[in-house]
Amino acid sequence: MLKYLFVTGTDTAVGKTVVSQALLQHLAALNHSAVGYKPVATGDKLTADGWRNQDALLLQSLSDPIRPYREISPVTLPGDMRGIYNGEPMDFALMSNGLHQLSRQAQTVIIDGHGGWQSILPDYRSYSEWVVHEKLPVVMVIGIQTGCINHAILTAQAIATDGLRLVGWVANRINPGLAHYAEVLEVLRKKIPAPQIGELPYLPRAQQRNLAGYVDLSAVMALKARLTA
Ligand SMILES: Nc1ncnc2c1ncn2[C@@H]1O[C@H](COP(=O)(O)OP(=O)(O)OP(=O)(O)O)[C@@H](O)[C@H]1O
Ligand SMILES: C[C@H](N)[C@H](N)CCCCCC(=O)O
Ligand SMILES: [Mg+2]
Repeated sequence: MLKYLFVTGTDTAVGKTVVSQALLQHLAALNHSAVGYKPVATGDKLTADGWRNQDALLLQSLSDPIRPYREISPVTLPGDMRGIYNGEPMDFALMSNGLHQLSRQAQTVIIDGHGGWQSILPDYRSYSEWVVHEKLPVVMVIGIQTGCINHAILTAQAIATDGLRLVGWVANRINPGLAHYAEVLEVLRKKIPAPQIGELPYLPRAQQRNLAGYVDLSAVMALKARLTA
């Protein structure tokens, strides 16, 4: 059973949350209960109930079962990121307790990352240190743009160096004007040591409602079944 998937990306704004949405919708289409989790978020909307992060609100709306916001997003940083690198200890136990609590509510937890693999948290630790602590399987989102091959290979190498398993990657066409898109995908298929489990075309916001068909976790589930057999 696929209990957890951590979604990292080649950078911030490459489509981690869009792909997390696709994964949640794909699992829902398989009648598989799945919840989204954003352990670290930047507050980008102040509401009467406090700061909210758009990613976390989206993940909450796509979760089955629906869980309270505080369970979906336990740690919120300042939205403009000013002053976040202040040495304040990050509560990895809180992040982990939240993960384990959600795993009791649904078959799968899709964990939406923050920035890229080596993004630094307020206490100067890498976010990846928590992912390593939880030994999470990783999906990498590659925002297809000039320079992404380097970022993708470096991210895959860092995940391997950290002793974690990259179970798949998703090509996300964030730059519709990239002339050599097909060639970049061909190179990535040769160089990234994990199966491609999805491909998203450039989609205007209005077409980003149901993304289930753009990802396929069957290869990941088959791998998981082999590993736990
Ligand atoms: N395939 C796509 N087609 C069109 N727009 C896209 C696509 N993928 C992502 N976007 C847009 O790019 C922006 C960044 O996407 P998203 O928020 O998923 O990135 P992210 O990696 O989660 O960013 P962050 O690091 O801030 O969490 C969003 O406005 C999203 O709608
Ligand atoms: C606020 C922004 N939109 C993202 N949600 C967070 C980006 C974290 C980047 C951290 C880093 O610079 O490595
Ligand atoms: Mg996001």
